[in-house]
Amino acid sequence: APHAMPGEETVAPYAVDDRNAGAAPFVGDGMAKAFHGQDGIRRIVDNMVEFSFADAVIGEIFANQDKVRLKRTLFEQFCYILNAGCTYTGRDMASAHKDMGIQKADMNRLVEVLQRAMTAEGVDFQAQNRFLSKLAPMRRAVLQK
Ligand code: HEM
Repeated sequence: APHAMPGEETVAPYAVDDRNAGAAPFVGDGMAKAFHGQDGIRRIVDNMVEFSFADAVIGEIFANQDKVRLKRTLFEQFCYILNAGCTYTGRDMASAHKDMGIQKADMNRLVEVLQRAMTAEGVDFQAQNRFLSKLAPMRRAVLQK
C-alpha cells in the first residue's frame, strides 16, 4: 500500500497493519450504528480535525501538519475500531506522535474536542464513553516521554 495518497505529503515508509490502529475493533454493528456509519464517522473526524487546527490550546501542535492525511487516517482508524467496515493504513500511535511534546493537558483538550464533534453528530453518551474507553490506553503512546 502507498504511504501517501494523492494530495498528501509523503511520509517515511512503514509496515501497514490494522494493529497500528492501537485497539481491537468492537464486535457487532452496534457502535457503527451509534456513530451513524461511515458518513457519521466522516463528519465527526472532519469536525474534530477542523476544531483541533483552530483550537487556542492545541492548534499550535497541529499547525503545518498534513490535514488531508490526518482526516483520512483518523477516519480509517475510527471506522476500523468502530467496526464500520474499514482497514487502517496509517502509522502506529507512538510513531505518529513522536517528538510532538504532547502533554496531559493537550490530551484532555483533544478529548473535549472529540466529545464536541460526537455530540454535534448526535452520538448518544453511552456510545461516546465506550469509544473514549477504547482510545484511553493509547495515551501512553501519544504523550511525550
Ligand atoms: C488517543 C488519542 C489519539 C489518537 C487515537 C490519535 C490518532 C492519530 C492518528 C490516527 C494520526 C495519523 C497517523 C498517520 O499519519 O499515519 C495522528 C496524527 C497526529 N496527531 Fe494524533 N491522536 C491522538 C492524540 C493526539 C493529541 C493529544 C494530539 C495533540 C494535541 C495529537 C496530534 C496529532 C498531530 C499533530 C498529528 C499529525 C502528525 C503528522 O502529520 O506527522 N494527537 N493522530
